[in-house]
Amino acid sequence: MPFVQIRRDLHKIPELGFQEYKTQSYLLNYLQSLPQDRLQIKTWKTGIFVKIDGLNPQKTIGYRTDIDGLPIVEETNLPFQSEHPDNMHACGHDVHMSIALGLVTHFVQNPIRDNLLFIFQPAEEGPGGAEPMLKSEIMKEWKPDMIFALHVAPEYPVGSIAMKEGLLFANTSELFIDLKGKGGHAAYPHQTNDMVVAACSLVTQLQSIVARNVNPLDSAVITIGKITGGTVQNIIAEKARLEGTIRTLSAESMVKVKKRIEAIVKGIEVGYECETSIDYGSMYYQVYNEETLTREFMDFVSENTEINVIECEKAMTGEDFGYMLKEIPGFMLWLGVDSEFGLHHSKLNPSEDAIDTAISFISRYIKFKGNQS
Ligand SMILES: CC(=O)N[C@@H](CCC[C@H](N)C(=O)O)C(=O)O
Repeated sequence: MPFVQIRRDLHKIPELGFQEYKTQSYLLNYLQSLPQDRLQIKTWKTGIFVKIDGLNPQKTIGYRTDIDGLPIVEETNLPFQSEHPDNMHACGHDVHMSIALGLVTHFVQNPIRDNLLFIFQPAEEGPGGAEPMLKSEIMKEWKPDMIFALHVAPEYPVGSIAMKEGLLFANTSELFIDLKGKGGHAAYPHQTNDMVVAACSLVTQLQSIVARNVNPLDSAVITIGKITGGTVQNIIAEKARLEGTIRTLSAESMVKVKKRIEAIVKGIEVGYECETSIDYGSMYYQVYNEETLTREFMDFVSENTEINVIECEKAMTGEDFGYMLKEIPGFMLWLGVDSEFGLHHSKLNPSEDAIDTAISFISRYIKFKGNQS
């Protein structure tokens, strides 16, 4: 099972967005070991575009995988655990890459009528590689007529996929808030403006936005994933920083949520006599599955493979693949990998059986689609 071994090799070397140097080099070594007669390989930053020339091309089918890891300390105790102590492939991009390499290998050996474009995209977890890759000269030259991608889904069993037509994933925006007050001695709070207290109050107030300002029939999430502040236990903190993410199903709610965040932060500024600043970091466009291609894919997989096709709900996950789907018709699907621990968990352990399963049913679909007029 070479693609399982490939997944394990990649699992050992998770790298953060736009730092995927070892990953890129591993992928290139593998791609260069394949027969080169129909293969064109171009690097873009730490990503790679791979084109397989069709026999008599009428169109180009695109397939995208992400390649970055997350800043999580792995706790799986697997024999192929991450060798980068602070990073982990905790979102399954190692599985995504090995499936993509399996597909490239298959179609290098079994070319079809149409061209195929495989995109190995950096920085999906942030700050976002899809949008700049889409705008690159290589993409302009090799732009596919349709595109699709998958994401591992720990909650579904191997042998199943889940997807839906239309909106699948939310609009996202990162959120960074800095607070600066007056530090001082822990025993003299009246002479200071304590930014730990301000930050705690702010986190609590932010939660009221989803509860009180967003239409209950719409959906939004504000998650603060990290708080830093202060220096030592007996000094009142001069600075604090909140790092989080906003998710909304509609673009209008994103605007509204941001307005409310700004108002609440202003209130903190006045109430705690401090300076504040807000930075929204990177934003991802929603993932919207084009209806006709999605339905055709779901029907093809149900009728021609053993895969169980589940019609799922939309999720508040973000994916910068949404930018590609904004420009190019296509879809994204969840691939069942059956892990007790979920995405972004230090014990995520996707079943490797999903790798060959995915290579098999996706290559069948690409063969069908790549011979269709
Ligand atoms: C599939 C997945 O888990 N994607 C990430 C994307 C994060 C984008 C950005 N860094 C943010 O946090 O807004 C997710 O957390 O959904």
